[in-house]
Amino acid sequence: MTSMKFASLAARIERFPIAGSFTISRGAKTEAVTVVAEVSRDGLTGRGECVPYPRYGETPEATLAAIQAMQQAVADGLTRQALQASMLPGAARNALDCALIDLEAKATGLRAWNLLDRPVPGERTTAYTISLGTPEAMAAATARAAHRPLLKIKLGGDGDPERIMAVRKAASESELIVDANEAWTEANLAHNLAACAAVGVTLVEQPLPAGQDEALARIRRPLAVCADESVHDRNSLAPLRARYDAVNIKLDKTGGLTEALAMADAAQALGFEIMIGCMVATSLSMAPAMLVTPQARFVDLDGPLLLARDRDHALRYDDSLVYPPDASLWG
Ligand SMILES: CC(C)C[C@H](N)C(=O)N[C@H](CCOc1cc(O)cc2c1C(=O)N[C@@H]2C)C(=O)O
Ligand SMILES: [Mg+2]
Repeated sequence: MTSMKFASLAARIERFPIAGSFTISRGAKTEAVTVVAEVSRDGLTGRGECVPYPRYGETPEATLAAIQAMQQAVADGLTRQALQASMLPGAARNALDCALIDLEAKATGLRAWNLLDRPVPGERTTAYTISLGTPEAMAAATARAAHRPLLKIKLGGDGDPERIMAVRKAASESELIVDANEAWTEANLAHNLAACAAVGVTLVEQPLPAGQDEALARIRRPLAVCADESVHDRNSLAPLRARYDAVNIKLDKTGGLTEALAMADAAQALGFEIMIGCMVATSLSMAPAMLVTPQARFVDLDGPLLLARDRDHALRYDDSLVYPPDASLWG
């Protein structure tokens, strides 16, 4: 284990405009609000980025303060292993965990996947997200993206069967996955699932609100159902096995790449399919998530594709193909 003595920590909020806007069942966004942690030692700096999620009570200011509160611990030599027990899972620990891995990679001259003894990631097809809107608006946005092999369609409750039919007409060749972001109810669950199955949707993400999703264990699921808001880290996996076929792993939920990789191993052992997901964020958030892609059936790392501008040394995207990061970005 590399000693972290005499390290320093800096953190700040950084905002990136979204090209247009992005809408899900909980509302619309026009910018990505990220918090960046930088750990420096011996002239080297490791960086990590996170996105605080109001759904879990996180704000940019509180996340920044939580990272800054670790300053003394970092100066005293906090290791990545010790970090896991020092902070709760969530966005703040994610930024710090990824910054410590980036610094360790720079200090050892190893790429992050070699450092962590994981498979070398290759290029993968990412989902491309279609914002929630009227069936007509979603069909128009889908038509513009119909050349992409995998589309993630945001749904929102009333009128979802009409939305998904309109989308399918606009993209007959693409694989479709949908994300209801907790907007369905027990009353419309069977009808909405049937509408998705009828047009060949492969997977539905988080149809029911977290904590109110027991009905998923009682019905015959006509297509794969994936937990997002219901699942956080390894501890939340086992009770979900009867309700879900897949889990969406996001580093902002797990509190970093260290737990995300452990969670991916545990999820596979329990028989879940894996989606590696993201928030609206820059390439610096996507780069560590690329280490989970070798285990993932679905890669949902399109955050930067929705931004008006990304960071320097951004990940390479060729349409929907996303490539592993260059060391100049991360790891
Ligand atoms: C660019 C997409 C959003 C990335 C991904 N394909 C995706 O669908 N992720 C969503 C996460 C939704 O992101 C939200 C939701 C929200 O209510 C508030 C925010 C964000 C976000 O990224 N920033 C703000 C805080 C998913 O899988 O559910
Ligand atoms: Mg989701």
